Amino acid sequence: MREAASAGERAWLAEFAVDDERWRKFEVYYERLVAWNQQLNLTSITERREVFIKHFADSLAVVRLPEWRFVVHAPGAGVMDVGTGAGFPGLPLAICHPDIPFVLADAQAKRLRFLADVVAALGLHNVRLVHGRAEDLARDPAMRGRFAAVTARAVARLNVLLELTVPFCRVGGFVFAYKGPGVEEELAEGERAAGVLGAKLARIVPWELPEGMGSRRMVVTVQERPVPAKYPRKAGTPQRAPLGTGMHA
Ligand SMILES: C[S@@+](CC[C@H](N)C(=O)[O-])C[C@H]1O[C@@H](n2cnc3c(N)ncnc32)[C@H](O)[C@@H]1O
Repeated sequence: MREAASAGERAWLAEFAVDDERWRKFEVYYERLVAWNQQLNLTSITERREVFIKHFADSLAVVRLPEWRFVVHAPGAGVMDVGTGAGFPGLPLAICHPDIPFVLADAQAKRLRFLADVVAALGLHNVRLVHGRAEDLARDPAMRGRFAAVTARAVARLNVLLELTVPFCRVGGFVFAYKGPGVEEELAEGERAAGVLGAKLARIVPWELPEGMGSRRMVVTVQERPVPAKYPRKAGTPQRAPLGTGMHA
């Protein structure tokens, strides 16, 4: 393992108050990601600076939002990360919030094998890994309507994504969808989908990654009412007949 990060490197995550212990955890996460990536196709981003900025700093961006404070302070709060892949954004957030329970869910077992290795190496006790499709997992009473926040990055178009995420959210909780500038074009359908699901698009927050590595948008959705029992529809239907497009029954 590298001994000490330079001040320049520490600046990548500085605004998230990452102390020495957490920095070491990010170092281990990075090393395992690159090592496992030789066997599994986890990410196309492997250069150290890019991983720290485009994966780690990007994942932590939600911490800046006032809505996240609600998550941190909600009693018995928990966070569900849908389609976590190699752990983004859920695992960087779990490293920085050891007191909040996180569930990282993905449909691909191989990604969860990687995550199990990293979680053990980091000694994290606040992370549970769940294998399955969101459409099925959201039917489990232990997960449906339970979480103070649901996160997702690069999983689906906004209207589809909302059907995969909103059912995990408790009333009054938030869905944080990590998106790029192109999301503007998804908003009208997303707004209609949110309405069907008892949720509302609250706001879109733009931000810039450090070192000019790109523009991002966070779509913040608030859960206003319980999700109607018929959602999510069975696995595959949200993608085939997306809400908000006139294609769904
Ligand atoms: C492009 S990857 C993004 C991974 C990670 N969130 C990131 O930003 O790097 C999309 C991930 O979502 C998962 N996924 C897609 N649809 C899903 C569903 N319906 N239920 C659970 N996981 C799903 C895939 O298996 C894949 O790991």
